[in-house]
Amino acid sequence: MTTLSVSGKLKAAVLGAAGYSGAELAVMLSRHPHFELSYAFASAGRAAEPFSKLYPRHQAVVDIQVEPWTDDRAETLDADVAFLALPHEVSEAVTPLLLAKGIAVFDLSGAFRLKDPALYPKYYGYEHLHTDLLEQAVYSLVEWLDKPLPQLVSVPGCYPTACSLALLPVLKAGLVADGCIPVINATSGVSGAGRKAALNTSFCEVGLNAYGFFKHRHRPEIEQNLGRKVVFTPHLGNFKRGILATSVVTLKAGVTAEQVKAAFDSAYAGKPLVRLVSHSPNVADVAGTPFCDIHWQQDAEQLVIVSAIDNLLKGAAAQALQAANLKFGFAETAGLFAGVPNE
Ligand SMILES: NC(=O)C1=CN([C@@H]2O[C@H](COP(=O)(O)OP(=O)(O)OC[C@H]3O[C@@H](n4cnc5c(N)ncnc54)[C@H](OP(=O)(O)O)[C@@H]3O)[C@@H](O)[C@H]2O)C=CC1
Ligand SMILES: CC(=O)N[C@@H](CCC(=O)OP(=O)(O)O)C(=O)O
Repeated sequence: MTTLSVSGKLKAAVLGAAGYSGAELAVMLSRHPHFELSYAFASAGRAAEPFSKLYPRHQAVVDIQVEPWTDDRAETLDADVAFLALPHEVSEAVTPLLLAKGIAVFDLSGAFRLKDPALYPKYYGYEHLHTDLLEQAVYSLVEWLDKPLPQLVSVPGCYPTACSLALLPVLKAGLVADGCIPVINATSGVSGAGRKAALNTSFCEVGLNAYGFFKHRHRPEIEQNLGRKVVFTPHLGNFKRGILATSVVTLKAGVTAEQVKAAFDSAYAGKPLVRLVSHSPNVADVAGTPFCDIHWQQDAEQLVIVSAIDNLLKGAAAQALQAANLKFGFAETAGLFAGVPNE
């Protein structure tokens, strides 16, 4: 049941609001026409402090108090919707508490993305304890949704968003050769690793390197989306935000340029956040925006598709809010252009 705030808006809580993707949500929600930012939480280890103390560029704009989260807060939370920008295992533990209170949950972590629980120990390093919720959760790659969003919504990962949006049009149109294993190389900016300091993601340490060969947790997520095996190699680059993904497939013999164009055009007609562009996409053009830019080049049976997103926006916060807009019947893009990047 939804209970409107005095302003007539739905009441939203952000858990993990001190982190990069939670902060983006806090900023967008604070200016949203239909949601009100009613609560912002960080970990229990923090003292309460204003959001603008954590992100000074928002002083006098987003001054909500960021409170320490403890699970007993779920009992008294007067919210319609909660956005969880938390570590995976924390999300998994908090979600049932919020669902029990009738709150709609949009989880930005990987806690509910994979349908097969057996993949969690292998790719996430822990045993999933709420397999019933894996079944209930709907994965919200909005442009490809084929069912209504329930109370628990699992927001896609950043790399899977970039390459699934690129590859699904030609796969769904049946243009990709049987047995073809798409090869995906994708580079993320350092904000992809979150705000917490670590030596290997410290800005001065980062150049450009591949990592996570064959075992990255986004591999099974991408395979679940595409319905086939992939070779996925993530890279870390020395820029703050954005993902550039280059996806390569072999097409069926005789597939024409017109067929490929028709597949992309029909997949994304009327989809406001996917831009089919005639130039090679650049992270600089999507950073700070909720867009995914897609471009392709074909040489006979070889097809290279390049896609670019902001990992914190279309890859996380904006995609979560896009799904929430959809669930509650608001315009898909409502409030999505209100964020100011935390540069
Ligand atoms: N960064 C990205 O590009 C993307 C991230 N995601 C996912 O979103 C989630 C958040 O990522 P990101 O924003 O990068 O992470 P950050 O590390 O920047 O932020 C994590 C937030 O979670 C809070 N937190 C940590 N542990 C707890 C706890 N036990 N109880 C309550 N709060 C806690 C932290 O609080 P405190 O600051 O007090 O420690 C912080 O506010 C992750 O699951 C990530 O996988 C999804 C897509 C893209
Ligand atoms: C650069 C970097 O470290 N990126 C992260 C992925 C970003 C993220 O948080 O992943 P989700 O989309 O699954 O939430 C990583 O490779 O683990």
